[in-house]
Amino acid sequence: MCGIVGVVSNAPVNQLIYDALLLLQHRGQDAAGIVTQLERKFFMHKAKGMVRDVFRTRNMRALPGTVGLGQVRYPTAGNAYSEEEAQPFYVNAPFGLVLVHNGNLTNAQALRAELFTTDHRHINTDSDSEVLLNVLAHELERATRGVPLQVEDLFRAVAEVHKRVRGSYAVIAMIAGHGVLAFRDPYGIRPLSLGRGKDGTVMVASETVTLEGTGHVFERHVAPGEAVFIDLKGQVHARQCAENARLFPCIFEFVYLARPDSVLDGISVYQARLNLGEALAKRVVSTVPPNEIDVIIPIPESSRPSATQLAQLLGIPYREGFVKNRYVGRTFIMPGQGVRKKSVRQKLNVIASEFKGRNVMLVDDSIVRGTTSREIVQMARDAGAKKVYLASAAPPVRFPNVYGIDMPTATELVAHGRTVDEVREIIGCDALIYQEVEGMKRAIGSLNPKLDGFDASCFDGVYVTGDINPDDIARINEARIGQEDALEEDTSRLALPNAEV
Ligand SMILES: O=P(O)(O)OC[C@H]1O[C@H](OP(=O)(O)OP(=O)(O)O)[C@H](O)[C@@H]1O
Ligand SMILES: NC(=O)CC[C@H](N)C(=O)O
Ligand SMILES: [Mg+2]
Repeated sequence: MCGIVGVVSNAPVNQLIYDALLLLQHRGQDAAGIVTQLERKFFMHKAKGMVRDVFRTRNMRALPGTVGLGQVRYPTAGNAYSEEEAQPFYVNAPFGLVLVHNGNLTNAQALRAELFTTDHRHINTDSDSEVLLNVLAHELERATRGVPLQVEDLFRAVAEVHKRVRGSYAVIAMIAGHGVLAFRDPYGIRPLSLGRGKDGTVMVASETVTLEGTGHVFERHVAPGEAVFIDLKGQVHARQCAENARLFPCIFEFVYLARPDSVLDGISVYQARLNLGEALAKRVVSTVPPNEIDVIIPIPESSRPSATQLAQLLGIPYREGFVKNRYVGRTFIMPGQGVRKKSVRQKLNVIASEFKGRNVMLVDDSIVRGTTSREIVQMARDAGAKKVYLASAAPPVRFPNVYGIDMPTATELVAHGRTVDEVREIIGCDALIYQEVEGMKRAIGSLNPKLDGFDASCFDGVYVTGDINPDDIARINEARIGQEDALEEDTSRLALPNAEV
């Protein structure tokens, strides 16, 4: 998952965008970038690494201007290694355009070919976001050729982007000399919200925590298929640009990706996780008698709200049995299985007294590859636990994700093609309790009846854009498997993404 932000202000925006990116760091740890604009000139700095490592004082000083964009990247297409694939991306025509993207295109390969043969545009990286930028540039060129830019032209261009581009995309683009354009795909798979500061600054960002944390008041979510243009005076123009827009946000945002203090599409992520804990309690009761559980222990960080609620409903003590090293990032969004595995041990350590001689129930938000669960179950046993039960606030992850979560191959998913008992055996716990798919959808969906549904493809195998076939998945898989292999070979990339600092 990437985090994106765009700002139009009357004051310099470099520090503001930096602060916003720090509030989005949980969405991408691999690369970061900022672009600002002063008198039609763009100033950009982007590199691999976490926000604090990428931007030094000298880089910040070289980002003047009162309008700008930023991005933190978690690669889901192209090359996780490539510095060039850090965002923002730039093209010089029409006007001068820069773009940041959160999501994943499912027809990037076909578009890349089409851009070259028909639109005569060259894409120089493997990134799908560069493809997206060039489609937008081409459509904007067609809408405005030879005449000054009108807001209507922007909306027409976005409508054409919706027709050509498949997959998930929350986008913020800056058009030199004009302003900032933000839009979401017609299913609203990836989140985007808009807020305003007291001084008239307008901010668009992936999560509401970014607005609040930088002193802006949340105004509204950008609707699926909608485009919002903020001109240089801070005036907001909006238009529904998709023919059949419907709201199907990614359910994994609520399970794991987003911060709990954010509200996405009218749903508090924290409340969603509490509700998941409540639904999980019913599942636990039917599997392990509560009087056989001495203590409930969350796997920090993301499972805490669900675990608290579970413990309260079952009337079992909630204890912190694992301490998290706050200097290790999120392991799931690290590229490469070797790095992820090593990082779990570096990240979590036990408080042995909470385990010794007890029947413990560990709670995690989700079990994907099983990397975390296998390690922590063993750690609990090593610390002297009598029985180790594991509960997951999400259902088994059985299907690849093609919309911007890095789980491209079914075979890497511990629950793919396995029964719950087979998974339990692999993880090594005494009982394994999963949430049910419908229970999960009800628990979160009940918080906003206006939703049309969810993209829950990694849980139910239903791809909301309707155009995903096994060939697409196989093709995406192939590209990503090559990547993972390359990462495994590189032993220099150890657990701490910013270790060299
Ligand atoms: O089954 P796996 O492949 O191990 O993936 C699932 C785990 O990864 C995530 O934790 P992560 O460390 O990324 O972040 P967190 O600190 O927010 O929980 C998630 O919360 C699970 O703990
Ligand atoms: N997680 C994301 O949103 C990734 C954006 C884009 N697909 C990339 O890989 O850079
Ligand atoms: Mg976790």
